[in-house]
Amino acid sequence: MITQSPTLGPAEQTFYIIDFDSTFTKVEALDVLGEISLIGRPDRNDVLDQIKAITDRGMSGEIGLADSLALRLKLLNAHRDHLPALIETLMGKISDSFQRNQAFITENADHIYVVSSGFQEFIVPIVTSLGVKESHVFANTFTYDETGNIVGCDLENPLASDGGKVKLMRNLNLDGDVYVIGDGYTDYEIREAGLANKFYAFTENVARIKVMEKADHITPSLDEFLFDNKLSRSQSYPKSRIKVLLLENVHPIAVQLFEQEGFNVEIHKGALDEDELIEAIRDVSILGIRSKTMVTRRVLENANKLMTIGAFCIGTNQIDLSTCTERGIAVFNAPYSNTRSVVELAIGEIIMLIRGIVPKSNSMHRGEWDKSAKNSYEVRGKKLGLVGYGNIGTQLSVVAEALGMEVYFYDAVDKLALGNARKCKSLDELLAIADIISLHTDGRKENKNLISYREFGLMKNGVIFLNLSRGHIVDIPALVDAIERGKVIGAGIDVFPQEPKTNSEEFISTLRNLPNVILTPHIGGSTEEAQANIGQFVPGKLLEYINNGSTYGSVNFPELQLPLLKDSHRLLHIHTNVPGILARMNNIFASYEINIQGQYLKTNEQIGYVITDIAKEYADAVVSELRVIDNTIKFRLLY
Ligand SMILES: NC(=O)c1ccc[n+]([C@@H]2O[C@H](COP(=O)([O-])OP(=O)(O)OC[C@H]3O[C@@H](n4cnc5c(N)ncnc54)[C@H](O)[C@@H]3O)[C@@H](O)[C@H]2O)c1
Ligand SMILES: O=C(O)CC[C@@H](O)C(=O)O
Repeated sequence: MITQSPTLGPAEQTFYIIDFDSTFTKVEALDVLGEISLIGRPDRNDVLDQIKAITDRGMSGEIGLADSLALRLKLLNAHRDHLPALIETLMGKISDSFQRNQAFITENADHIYVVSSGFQEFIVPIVTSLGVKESHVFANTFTYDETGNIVGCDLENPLASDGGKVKLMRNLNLDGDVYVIGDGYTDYEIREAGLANKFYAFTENVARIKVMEKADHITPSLDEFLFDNKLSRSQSYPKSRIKVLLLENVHPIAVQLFEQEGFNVEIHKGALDEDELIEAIRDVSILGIRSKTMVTRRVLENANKLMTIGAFCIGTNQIDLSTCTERGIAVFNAPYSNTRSVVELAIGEIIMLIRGIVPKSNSMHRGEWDKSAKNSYEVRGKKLGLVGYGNIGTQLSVVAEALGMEVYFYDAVDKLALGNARKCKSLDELLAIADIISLHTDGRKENKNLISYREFGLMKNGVIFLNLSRGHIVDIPALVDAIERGKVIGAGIDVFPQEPKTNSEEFISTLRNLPNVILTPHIGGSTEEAQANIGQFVPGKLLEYINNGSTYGSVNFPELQLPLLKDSHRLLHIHTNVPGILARMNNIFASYEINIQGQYLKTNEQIGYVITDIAKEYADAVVSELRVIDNTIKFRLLY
């Protein structure tokens, strides 16, 4: 059997009746007209609020349409000259799912009608820009006085009266199935009058409970409507059905990016503990976290729909990467979006600590004036020892040299020394040389207590010590002991083995109240700039993976940067890395005489990832056979 291509047209004689305000566009056009026409009026905001309230009462069926129109037109005080600006604004406010599905509109133009109680003057240019026929637009028209002021609407038009959409639909007398898509009560009235087979309450822009209660279906986007009716659409699976869970207060840009694409997004300010996460993750496909949410094997075993995880930070030690890979879940992070922020904080703290600024500032707050140079030094000429010479270590190396410091580093792997930095052969060598030690290793398990009693013992007396990497890398009792003995005379600690889950939990630590110790709540990477960068970067990676299959930049998947999908279907197959899978896939393609338009394979130790682009028409059985190849972990189809 040949797959019914989603680009085929609708069943014959099915008509789609689409509302304009808050459905075809994201806004109510008369509200926008008010924002334009009332510019300069001192009572503008009050009047706009009144207009909005009238709109809402009308849309939820509390007042009749004729009254609602008359009241709003009076308050608007609008003129013909305001219309070009209104049209320009509305052009930028077409609902995202309508923009995405222009192909559906153009392919079905003979069957699509826009029926609105709004006005032809602004509706026609907007809807025809996406392919609706002008002759299929039914709406009111303004009336003007001799100087061009909008004074009312043509009362002969059935749409100007209560029950107007019903009257119009009776006049249209469409012969076939009729589906109505809209956000307002007047759209439901068409169905109530028996003039439509189904009413879809459209909630992408506004969700009106009274209307939703009456609907045959609630459609959070046009994609959902098209999917439900097996119509030509831009998304193989409606994104409104794909749940995104974003934890730990990720930047609002990220939320916006997912919402714009039509995903069903849920956000939480704090982290969730293991049991809470297990509960929350069951129907989640995309998870976004920062450093505090532990994504354990137990969590992953309960995450049957999970396709990808975004760490909105650098560290990924909070995620069980190996289990993710085993279960075909691609993980992405933001490897350098907050690097500079950490470096700047480290530099600032080194200067504060070596000058003893914190105790001096605290004394001043108690009214004590202690002007002295004792134990206060310049950083110039001091030896800075960096443990871990990755993105942050190297960037700090460059900035510290610019301040005249001598930089030494030790990294577990051989690294190119930047500028005049000197490489140490061992951690012990570095610890013995440095006046200031700053940790910048990653958080792998083996690094637990990398710095403990023995290591503090190797350091110079009076060393300055910083940890802005991961809490478990330092043995805290050993650090407290070193501070109390004066081995460490200043410390800057940003990360802790146990950190509060939310801002309302108390921070409990033996590091509290020690002298010349700067404690910060894991904010090395928390600057507006870094968070905004991360908020853009990580969703970009997750969306590329979901929309296109690309894994470039993934921390656990074989990396593939794929071309955009054009005129073909893309089959994405993730399998355990055992010999012969590609051959088996290609045997299936060959047996169904499928023309492969592109094929990409990459493996790592655990898994293989094969992407095959094929022509749009093929037997359903191909997909079923690919799904059941032995060792398949996940399979999905994109078009
Ligand atoms: N405080 C914060 O808010 C904040 C912000 C960003 C990053 N971080 C943390 O900072 C650390 C460094 O980040 P990055 O982007 O530079 O990471 P990176 O992966 O670029 O660099 C880490 C380096 O540490 C080295 N390394 C690992 N274990 C080592 C060991 N035992 N001895 C010596 N070298 C070792 C690695 O070889 C690598 O070169 C990470 O732990 C990250 O999670 C913290
Ligand atoms: O913002 C966070 O929660 C973590 C920041 C930092 O530790 C990182 O790994 O990037």
